[in-house]
Amino acid sequence: MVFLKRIGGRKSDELRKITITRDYTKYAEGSVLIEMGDTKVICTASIEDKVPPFLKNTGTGWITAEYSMLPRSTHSRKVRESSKGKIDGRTQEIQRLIGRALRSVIDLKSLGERTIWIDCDVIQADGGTRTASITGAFVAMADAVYKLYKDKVIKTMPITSFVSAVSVGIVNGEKILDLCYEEDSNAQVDMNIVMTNKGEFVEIQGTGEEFPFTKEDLDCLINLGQIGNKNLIKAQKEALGEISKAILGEEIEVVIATNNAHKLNEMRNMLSELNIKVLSLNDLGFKEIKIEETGSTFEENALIKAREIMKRTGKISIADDSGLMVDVLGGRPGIYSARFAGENSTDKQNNEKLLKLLNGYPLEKRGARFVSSIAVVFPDKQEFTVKGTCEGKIALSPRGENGFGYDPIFIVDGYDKTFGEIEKDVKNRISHRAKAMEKMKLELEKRILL
Ligand SMILES: O=c1nc[nH]c2c1ncn2[C@H]1C[C@H](O)[C@@H](COP(=O)(O)OP(=O)(O)OP(=O)(O)O)O1
Ligand SMILES: [Mg+2]
Repeated sequence: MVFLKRIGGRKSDELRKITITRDYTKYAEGSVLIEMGDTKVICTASIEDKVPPFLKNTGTGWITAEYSMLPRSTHSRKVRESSKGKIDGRTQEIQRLIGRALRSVIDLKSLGERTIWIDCDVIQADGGTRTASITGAFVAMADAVYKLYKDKVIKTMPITSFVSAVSVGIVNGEKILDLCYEEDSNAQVDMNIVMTNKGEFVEIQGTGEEFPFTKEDLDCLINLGQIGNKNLIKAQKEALGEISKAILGEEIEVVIATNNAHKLNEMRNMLSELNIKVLSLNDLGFKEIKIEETGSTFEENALIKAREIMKRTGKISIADDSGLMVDVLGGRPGIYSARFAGENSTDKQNNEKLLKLLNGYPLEKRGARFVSSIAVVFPDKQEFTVKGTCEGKIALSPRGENGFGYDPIFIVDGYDKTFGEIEKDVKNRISHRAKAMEKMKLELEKRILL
């Protein structure tokens, strides 16, 4: 057997470099550029609110695909099919294959009476354009369908599995994965394998171009196809990030990284209208996790807490670091608010210490603000922080039973009441934490399309 060195020095079971860029163009509901080595395909998914005649009034949706190659996607210019006035057999076959592959992983009933148009346009061809089209089109379709779900146009996510496709073949007697053009044109056996994330097969197209092949050859090629598709689906999941869970109908979970039950309640409350599952450390079996707040700002401390909890739970982690800044104390107690009267001090001790320090100051000199920094850390280590503040004054003595911490001695601007006296729903609309959480939700939405 002649062992050929593969182009680019790839191993026989190695894919080319995969790049999946979402939101590649601006108008389509789903738009993806997929690059498999030098093969580049733009895949878009467009939603139309009608179905072909044979599905009218059935409540069932449809997915259809078109495929084409740009004139200079190939070595020499290929005449546009539109100029020829008809599409050739190869194009016909490929677009049907793409349509079948995508329809196999979607429940058309829950899609409702609408059509998803998939357009795959090859801008550069170096082998495997139909398989790259399927892999890219799935991501575009997932984005488009998720938008319908997010906009509450459909009630459930209709996608049942991921689907991807890869070519395998026998070249110079060697079985290889993901053939580039040159390998493909020398192949004795050429096969396209379409699979789901559950390891099921959707389609296998295989031809002994020059020689017949054996059952052993076939098994070996299928194994290569499994390896390839597994890695392609991994790339699709990475490209889709957190929304890949929602696409599969799995709930997005976040954990609130705090030991403070009051904070937890407030944050749960503020997240309640989002379509996510909010977990506490307790829910995950963690009791009193001690995390040293060694940062010198609220942001740093919030990040320290969120990073640590993400590391331990593997889930999207949200932490708040907050405190009270009093003007005449130069911003103290600030990040030391929880330990103002010493390590493990109680809220009551902290309040007493603060009132003592402000003894003799009239109300107009007791200006203060609450600050909350919220950090979010994702399993892929992406992270961000946001901040909210709430202006007020320190009361002359504690008032009210609501809330926690410094609430009984904080008179919030615009009200004659302390946070201890104010209704919890009002505090949760106007507080520092409420403001930070509003910003946080906007950022979160950008990343996980809630
Ligand atoms: O809305 C509030 N109403 C009253 N007091 C508040 C508020 N927000 C923060 N605070 C005070 C409480 C604590 O003295 C310090 C936060 O310290 P901070 O380290 O962020 O929280 P923590 O130790 O209670 O819980 P954890 O770190 O586990 O999230 O600021
Ligand atoms: Mg703390």
